[in-house]
Amino acid sequence: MSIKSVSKPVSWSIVLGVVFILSGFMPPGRLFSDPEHYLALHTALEFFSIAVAAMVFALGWNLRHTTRGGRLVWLGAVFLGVGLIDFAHTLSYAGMPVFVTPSGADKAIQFWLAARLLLVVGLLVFALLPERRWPPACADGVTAAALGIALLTMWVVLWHQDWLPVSFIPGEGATPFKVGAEYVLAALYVLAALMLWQRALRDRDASARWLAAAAWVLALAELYFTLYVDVSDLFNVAGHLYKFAAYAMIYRAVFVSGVREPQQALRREQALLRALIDSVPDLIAFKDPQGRYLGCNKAYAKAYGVRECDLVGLREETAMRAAGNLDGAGADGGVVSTPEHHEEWLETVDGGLRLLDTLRTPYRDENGVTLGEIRISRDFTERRKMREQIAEREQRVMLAVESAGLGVWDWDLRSGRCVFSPTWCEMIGFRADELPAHVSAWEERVHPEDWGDIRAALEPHLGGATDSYRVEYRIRHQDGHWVWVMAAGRVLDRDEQGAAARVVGIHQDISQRKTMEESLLQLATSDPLTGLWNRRHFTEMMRGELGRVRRGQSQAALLLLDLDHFKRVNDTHGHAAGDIVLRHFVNVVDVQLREADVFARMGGEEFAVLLPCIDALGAMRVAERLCRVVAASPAMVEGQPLSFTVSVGVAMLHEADQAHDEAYSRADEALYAAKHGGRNRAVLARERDTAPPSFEGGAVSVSSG
Ligand SMILES: Nc1nc2c(ncn2[C@@H]2O[C@H](COP(=O)(O)OP(=O)(O)OP(=O)(O)O)[C@@H](O)[C@H]2O)c(=O)[nH]1
Repeated sequence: MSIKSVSKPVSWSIVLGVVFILSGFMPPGRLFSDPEHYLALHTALEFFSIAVAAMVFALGWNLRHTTRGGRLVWLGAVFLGVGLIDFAHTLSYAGMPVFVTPSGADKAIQFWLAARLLLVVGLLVFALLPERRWPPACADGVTAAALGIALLTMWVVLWHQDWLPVSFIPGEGATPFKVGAEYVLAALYVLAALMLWQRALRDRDASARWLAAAAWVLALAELYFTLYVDVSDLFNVAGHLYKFAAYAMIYRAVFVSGVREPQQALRREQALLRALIDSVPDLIAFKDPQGRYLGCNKAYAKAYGVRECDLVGLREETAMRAAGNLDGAGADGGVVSTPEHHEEWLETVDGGLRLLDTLRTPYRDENGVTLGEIRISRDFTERRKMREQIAEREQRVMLAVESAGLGVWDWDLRSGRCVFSPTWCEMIGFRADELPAHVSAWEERVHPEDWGDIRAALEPHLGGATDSYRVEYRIRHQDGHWVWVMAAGRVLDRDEQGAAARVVGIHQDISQRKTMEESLLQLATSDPLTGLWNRRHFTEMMRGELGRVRRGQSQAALLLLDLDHFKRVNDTHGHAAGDIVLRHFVNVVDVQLREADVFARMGGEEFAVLLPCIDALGAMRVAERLCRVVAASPAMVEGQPLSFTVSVGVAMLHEADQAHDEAYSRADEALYAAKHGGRNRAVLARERDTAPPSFEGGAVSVSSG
C-alpha cells in the first residue's frame, strides 16, 4: 500500500472537515430564489449516488462466487436498498411531481433518514464481517432482505406516513426529531468511519480507507442537515454536496481500489508469468478444455516453427497443418484428465531431431473444474546421448574387469540389493542366475573368522573416514572349500544425511597368492628336514615369551637338547641314517610336549624347546623325561634298532633378562655341563652364585660348569 493511497482519503477527510467547520460561520442563506430551481441540482446529485449504489450492487452480485464475495454481496445488498430508497427520496423532494402521494420536505426526509440509517448499519456490519465466500442461499437471502427493507420503507412512507413522527415544518425548518435523528446518524457514521479505518489498518486494505473517509464525510453531511431551515438553503445544498463527495469516495473505494487495482495487479502478474515462461528453455503450451491452443511460449513456437498468434484457438493438428509442420502434429484429442508423461521425437524446423520428455497435465479452478491442459516438453536429446555414452563406457569397463578375472559387486545398502557379476559368482562355483541378488548371498558365505577384518575395513569407509575399502578374506565355495578373495570398493552414493547408500567394487580370487605366501612363510619359519620351527622363528617366539615373563604374566623355561655322539651315528651308518635318527628323535620328543610348547631345530643335531607356564622343577621333570624316553626309543636304521641318547640344558627365562639370548646362554652352559657330566642327562642352569642341580637317570646331579 503506497503512502499516496494512505494519505489521499485522510487529506480529503481533513479538507472537508475544515470546510465544514468554516461553513458553520456562514449565515444560512438561500442559494436559489425559488426551491424549484434547486431541483435539477438535487436530482443530479441524488442520481449520482443512486448510480453508484446500483454499480456497487452489480459488482457485489457478480463477485459473490469469489473468496471476498461475502462482504461484497453484503455491501451490494445494502446499496441496493439504499439506492432504491434514495430514488424514492429524489422523487419525493419538494417541488417534484406527485410520487404516489404528493411530494414534500417531510416525505423526502423520511426516505432520507431511512436510507441513511440503512447505509450506516450496513457499513458498521461491513467493518466487522470476515472475508469469506458465502453460500449462494445466503447471498440471495441478504439481497432479498435489502430489497424487502426498501419496499417496506416505501410502503410505510407512501401509505402510512401518519405512523411516522413529523420531521419538517415549512417555514420553521427541521423538527427536533429530525435534528436528533441526524445527530444520531452522524454519531453512527463517525463510529463506522473509525471501525472501517481500524479494519483498513488491520487488513492493509486501501478500499476500506476510502470507505472510512466516505463514512466520515457522510457524518459531516448529516450535521449539515441539522442546520438547514429551508430545503434549498446553503446547508441543505452543502449536505447534498458532501453526500456526493462521500459517494465519489465509495466509487473510488469499490471500483478503483476494488476493481482497477486488482486488475492492474493481475496484468502485472500476467506480464511476469509471460516473461517467466518465455525465459524457460522448455517447450510450453496451454490449451482450453476442448484442446484448442490458448497460447505457448517462445521456445515452443520456435521449435515448431509457428507463431503463437497463429496457434490460438486452433487444435493441435489443425494448427500444425496450417503451419506446414505435419511432423509436429499430435492427435487432435481433448485434454488429459490426469498428468501424463511420454517421450516423443520432434523434427525441428532446421531439420534436427530432438527427443522430448513431455508432461501433459490438466489445470483446474478452485472447484476442480478443468480449465484446460498445460503441456511442458523438455528436450533431453543431449542427456539421453550422454546416458547412452555412459552406459557404453560402463559396459566396456565391465568387460575389461571381467576379462581380467575380476568379479564386480554393486550393493544398495538401503534395500540390501546386491548385484554380483557372472565372474563373481563363478569364483565361488555358481552360475550368475544361481545366487540371489541380495547381500545375504555374500554374507552367509564369508568365513566367520574374517568378519573382524571385513568390519575393520568396511565400517570406516561407509562412515566416510577412508577413501576406499579393501580387505582380504575367505569365502566359501559351492563345494565347501574356502576361496581367498581380495575385495576393494568405494561408496558411490550417499543420502542427504551423508549415510552410504550404494557401494560398488571388485572381487579378485587370491587363493594362489595366499597358498604361495603360506608356503613361503613355512619355508622361512621351518626346518625342511624335520618340519620343526627353525631358529629364526624360535627366536621370535622366545622374544614374545620373554616379554610376558618380564611383565610378570608367566614363567617359562628353555630346554636346549643335543644328541649325544651323533657324529658316530653318521660315521658308522652314514649321513642318511643320521637323518633318520634325527627325524625319529623329533617324533619321540614331539609326543611328549604340550600344544603350547614350541619345539625347534636350532641347527645340526641341536634342538630347543620353549616351555611356557612352567617353573624350574617342572621344566627339569620334562627335560629328564625326554632324556629317559629318547634313551628308551631306538631308531630303526636298515632294519636294526639304533639306540641313542640326548643331553639337555635347562634355563628359566628371568624377569631381569634384557634379551632372549641371555636365557639361551644359560641353557647352553647347562647343556655343556650335561655333556661334561657324562651325557644322557638334564642340567638346570645355575642361578647366580648357585651351583645348578643335575639329574641323571631321574636323580638330581650338579653340573661341573
Ligand atoms: N645326518 C646328519 N648329520 C648331521 C646333520 N647336522 C649335523 N650333523 C652331524 O652331527 C654331528 C655332530 O657332531 P659333534 O658336533 O662332533 O657332536 P657329537 O658327535 O654329537 O658329540 P657330542 O655332541 O659331544 O655328544 C656331525 O657329524 C654333523 O655332521 C644333519 O642334518 N644330518
